[in-house]
Amino acid sequence: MLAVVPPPVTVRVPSKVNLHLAVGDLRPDGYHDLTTIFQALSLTDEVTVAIADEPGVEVHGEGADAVPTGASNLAWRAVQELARHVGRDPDEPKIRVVINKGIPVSGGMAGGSADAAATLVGLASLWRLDITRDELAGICAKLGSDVPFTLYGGTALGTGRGEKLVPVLSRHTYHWVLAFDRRGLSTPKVFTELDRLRDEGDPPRIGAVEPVLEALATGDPRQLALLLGNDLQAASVSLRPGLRRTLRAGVSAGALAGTVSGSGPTCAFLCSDGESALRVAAELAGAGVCRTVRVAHGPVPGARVIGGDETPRPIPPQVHA
Ligand SMILES: C[C@](O)(CO)[C@H](O)COP(=O)(O)OP(=O)(O)OC[C@H]1O[C@@H](n2ccc(N)nc2=O)[C@H](O)[C@@H]1O
Ligand SMILES: Nc1ncnc2c1ncn2[C@@H]1O[C@H](COP(=O)(O)OP(=O)(O)OP(=O)(O)O)[C@@H](O)[C@H]1O
Repeated sequence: MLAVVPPPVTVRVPSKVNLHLAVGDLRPDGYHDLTTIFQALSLTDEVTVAIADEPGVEVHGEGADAVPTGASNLAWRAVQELARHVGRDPDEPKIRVVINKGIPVSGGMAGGSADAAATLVGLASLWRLDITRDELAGICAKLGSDVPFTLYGGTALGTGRGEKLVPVLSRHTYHWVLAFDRRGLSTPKVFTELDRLRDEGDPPRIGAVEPVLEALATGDPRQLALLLGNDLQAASVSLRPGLRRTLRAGVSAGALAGTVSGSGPTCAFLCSDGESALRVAAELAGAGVCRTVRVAHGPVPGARVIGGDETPRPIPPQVHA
């Protein structure tokens, strides 16, 4: 009798911006305690998982050349971790993962993390696993600090390494402009640079998180704009001084405020509405301060299977500069 092979499953997964990112001191395990507010943005990756005789990872789209396709790809680590969790052989998963990237690589927007979360959701469906989101979140946390948030999406308060999440009431759709830099920044290097800056002097730390939660509850982007803050910004700007110009250019173009997204180097600009975001994006693109400009909105849902009337984005051809 022929075994029926289940059809491939495609998952859409958001990027993130940190509206508030307070970084504590270096812990003995090499991580820093964080108090952060994540917002999931409509700039997404799409990940398709399929049963295949030729297992492995394929990467297409934004920055694909810089992404490993072997065992160090976070999506492949997710395949192995889930296989282990459900008692399958982690070294023989007959799975092919095709990643269609929209999220910039090493951009501070949780791109690799998003692919890992999407892979877990896709495989849970492909393997017809009886597994809850919370159980998947436990596996996400083993893969990286940002992975659990990209599973849940929305707006959330993160503590611990960033993996302990509580949903946050957010009443409004916020409109963003994102400026991608020409090269990425390594997350561990940015944390190390912050430790160095703190050893040398005492760079100012951002304020308390409560006012940001209050601003989110009112839904007024102007109020939120006044409170955007990121302790890692000084470190990313120290490593990439050109970001100062980008941040200034976004505000001059009419954004309410700008911030470095997570560990950078992507700069995220909060705008008053969708039309304003389009105007800011056009002006910023003309300013020559960054590689690519995109508009996005948030909050959006976390990793979810695309089905029915939602067709996957076509895989763009590889373009080599
Ligand atoms: C900067 C943020 O994007 C903010 O959301 C995250 O904190 C980074 O999350 P991530 O990329 O998933 O990071 P992980 O893969 O967990 O860790 C990569 C490295 O970043 C540093 N790291 C990360 C998270 C954290 N709370 N403290 C850290 O010091 C550590 O050097 C760690 O070895
Ligand atoms: N699926 C993946 N997509 C992108 N990068 C990946 C992936 N798997 C492994 N990597 C590697 O992980 C590193 C970080 O890439 P990523 O795009 O996740 O950075 P990031 O968005 O700055 O992360 P974060 O915001 O979570 O700190 C890069 O060196 C990249 O080569």
